[in-house]
Amino acid sequence: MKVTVIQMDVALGNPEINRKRVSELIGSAVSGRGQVVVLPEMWNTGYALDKLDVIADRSGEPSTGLLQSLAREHKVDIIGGSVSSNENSKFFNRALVVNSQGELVHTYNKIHLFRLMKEEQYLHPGNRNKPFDLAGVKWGLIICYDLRFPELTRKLAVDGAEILAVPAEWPKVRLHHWRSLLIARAIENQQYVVAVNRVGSDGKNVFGGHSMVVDPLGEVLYEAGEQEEVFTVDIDIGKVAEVRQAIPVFSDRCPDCY
Ligand SMILES: O=C(O)CCC(=O)C(=O)O
Repeated sequence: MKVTVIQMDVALGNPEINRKRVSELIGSAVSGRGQVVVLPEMWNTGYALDKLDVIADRSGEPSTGLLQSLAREHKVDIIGGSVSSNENSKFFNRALVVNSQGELVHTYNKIHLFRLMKEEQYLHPGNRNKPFDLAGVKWGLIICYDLRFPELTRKLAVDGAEILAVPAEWPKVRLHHWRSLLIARAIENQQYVVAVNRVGSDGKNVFGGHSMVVDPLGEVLYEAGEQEEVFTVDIDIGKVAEVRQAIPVFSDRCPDCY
């Protein structure tokens, strides 16, 4: 399976520019190559949280419709990172996943809201997260700060996830945590990790890029720099079962003992 990561800048508070950019990037980078494409966190608005009542999606639109038509047009599955979405005046940081037939196959509202960027003052947290099927593979998806809560990723792996997608707007100042935690989640759960960070700045934070794909042994298969970049990595999903058989962490764990 080929996974294409779109590491992009996000125009603060300007969903029109961001939708245009996402359309261009998906169109030019992946047209006709039959891949899973992954976008970063909050790519429609960035962290313009005080303007969400005007600029956020309403019930996932127009972002869902846009991703559905791009998926159909380019015949790609899209893990559409996350968008700010207004549900009856409650705002969520919501992940959207559409398959190549244009069907919305998964949504997830970010559970752990990040106080350092005031998310908890503007957004409502999600309260559930389950794996989903895409391109014949079982995926888990967490958003940015969720990465610091290993019990969430472990539960997704126990429930069957073989690959973890991590859309993010992770500040450059904590890149060391980003890299270390992504590699740790891959090693401890013996799964691929596909992590997509944005680049650029929103005036308050500089975002670090370094999107990466990590294999189930914790080897970094590709790591981007700190500029916009689109890259594709070949994933051998059979390696998940191989590693889980070689080091049987999932049979040896003892949740009742701790
Ligand atoms: O945990 C971190 O250091 C970054 C988290 C973050 O930026 C977010 O969740 O948006």
